[in-house]
Amino acid sequence: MTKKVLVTEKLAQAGLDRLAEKGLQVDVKLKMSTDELIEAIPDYDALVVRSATHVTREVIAAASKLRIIARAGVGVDNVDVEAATEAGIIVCNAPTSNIVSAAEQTMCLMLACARNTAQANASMHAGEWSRGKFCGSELYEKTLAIFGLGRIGGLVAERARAFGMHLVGYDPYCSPERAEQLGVALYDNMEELLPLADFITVHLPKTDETIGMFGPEQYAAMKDGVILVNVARGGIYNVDSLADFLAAGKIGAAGIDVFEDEPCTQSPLHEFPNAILTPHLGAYTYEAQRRAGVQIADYIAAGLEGSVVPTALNMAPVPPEVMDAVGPYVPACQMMGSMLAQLGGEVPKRLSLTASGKAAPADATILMAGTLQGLLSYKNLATVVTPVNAEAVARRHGIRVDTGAHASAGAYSSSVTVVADGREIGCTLSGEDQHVRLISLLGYKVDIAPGPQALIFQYEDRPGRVGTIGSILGDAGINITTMQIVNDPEAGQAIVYMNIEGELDDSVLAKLRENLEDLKNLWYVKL
Ligand SMILES: NC(=O)C1=CN([C@@H]2O[C@H](COP(=O)(O)OP(=O)(O)OC[C@H]3O[C@@H](n4cnc5c(N)ncnc54)[C@H](O)[C@@H]3O)[C@@H](O)[C@H]2O)C=CC1
Ligand SMILES: O=C(O)CCC(=O)C(=O)O
Repeated sequence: MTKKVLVTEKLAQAGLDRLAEKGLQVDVKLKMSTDELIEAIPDYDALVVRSATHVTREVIAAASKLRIIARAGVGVDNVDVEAATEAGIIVCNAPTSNIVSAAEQTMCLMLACARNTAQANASMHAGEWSRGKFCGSELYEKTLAIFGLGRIGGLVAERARAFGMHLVGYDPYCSPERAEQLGVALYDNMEELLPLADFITVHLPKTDETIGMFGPEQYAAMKDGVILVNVARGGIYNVDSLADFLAAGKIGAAGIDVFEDEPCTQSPLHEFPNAILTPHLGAYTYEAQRRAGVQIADYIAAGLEGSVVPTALNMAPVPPEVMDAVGPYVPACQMMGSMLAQLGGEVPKRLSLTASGKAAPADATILMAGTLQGLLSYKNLATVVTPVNAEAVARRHGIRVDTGAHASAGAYSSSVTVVADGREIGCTLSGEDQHVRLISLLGYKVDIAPGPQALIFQYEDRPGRVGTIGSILGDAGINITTMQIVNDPEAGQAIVYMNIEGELDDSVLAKLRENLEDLKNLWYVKL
């Protein structure tokens, strides 16, 4: 069935096109209220948001099919990542898509504040030619304090260096080596740094630590006439007291792109001409929008296929070379999980997975998640099992899971074997298309490409059995497309695996059971 993606905020056309190219149905519904989102979300497999949609715990609770939430940008403070993780929903972003745009917007606001650009423009539009009141200051040889030396802070440092600025910074999580590379003198407490700066810019995530990080005490400690910029998140500067310090002339100007409550049409800053305000434009460039759209479209497709999403925030990153080796095994593991569910009765107490050969360096969490997904979905016990919640789901269902690796896969270049309470299935991938082939089944060596429907017989090996099966199926209009018989002479047992076509009903299964003496097991498996 076609997977559905809900896009609740404006996404670049290139991103929408990419989602469609991936065979996904895309519905763009802008400006939804939280209630409308809660009503709509059960229909969707993926959700794309930017910063305005609040993906709350309530939204996530209603999202019964949702596998992935993609933030077309950097900050995910509008998504309840903890609730998503508990629900097995991948949360990812496009962390490098808009960082250049955000860094350039920072430089733009610094320059606009330093040179009174917005005020001069307004004066010109009012028909004036007034120069005296718009005398500005240079960035050259001024000190810029950067709070947060991550991706955007780093790009701002590079750009500010080109302007000949002296750089100081505060970021307790930044290594001295990185600071040195960026040409930033790193301080380990902000009090020491505040009096040094002519300009201050913040490039911090919105967290409990950073909200309200700048208030009256910090403003008072700053240099007279300091220029403040915020292209990160509203609330990092306390805006009420910022307005007081602007009014007093202690703060020379402020360039503010982000607000605590957006959209923001009124704030204590709105009355100050030297507060240069922009409506969250940091990432709003054609280039960044395009990058964010295309990147998250690729991540959504990967997440919905069960592959690893490189920018997932709630699962361990998997290096691309490991992903190349194991990614194609994810659907194979889902298939094996589903088959194990159909071969066994109860949910297994123990599930072991071994990746061998080239699949051995795998992050087995991905493969185990795929297996659990197949197993539990078949039993209708969980629709959403991803690497994000695989272990938690297994624990919840009382399944002990373990994974192992073997350097050699014997005759194959790679293989994965799964054992559920003693029932074992192994598979490999073959050919350029990486088709799944079963290589072991319940202890028998097989070599078969599983189709959508199969009959598996286990019985005492005696002549004439296959003839009986063939005529019962033939009478019922069931076509056998491939078949393999493997016997175990020591045990006197044989296993027969048949891919079949046609509608098989219970009466045919009953007839097979009646007519095959010493039948140990007969399974009708749908994959
Ligand atoms: N205005 C806009 O349109 C945009 C805004 N943003 C915002 O910019 C923020 C920064 O983005 P990136 O640089 O890509 O993030 P990043 O994760 O690369 O960097 C954040 C830095 O902040 C540091 N940090 C965290 N807590 C801190 C604390 N309490 N004190 C000092 N440093 C701390 C981290 O160590 C890290 O180096 C994002 O979280 C996002 O909210 C991002 C893109 C566009
Ligand atoms: O999507 C947007 O325009 C907001 C960008 C932003 O704030 C972010 O990426 O964190």
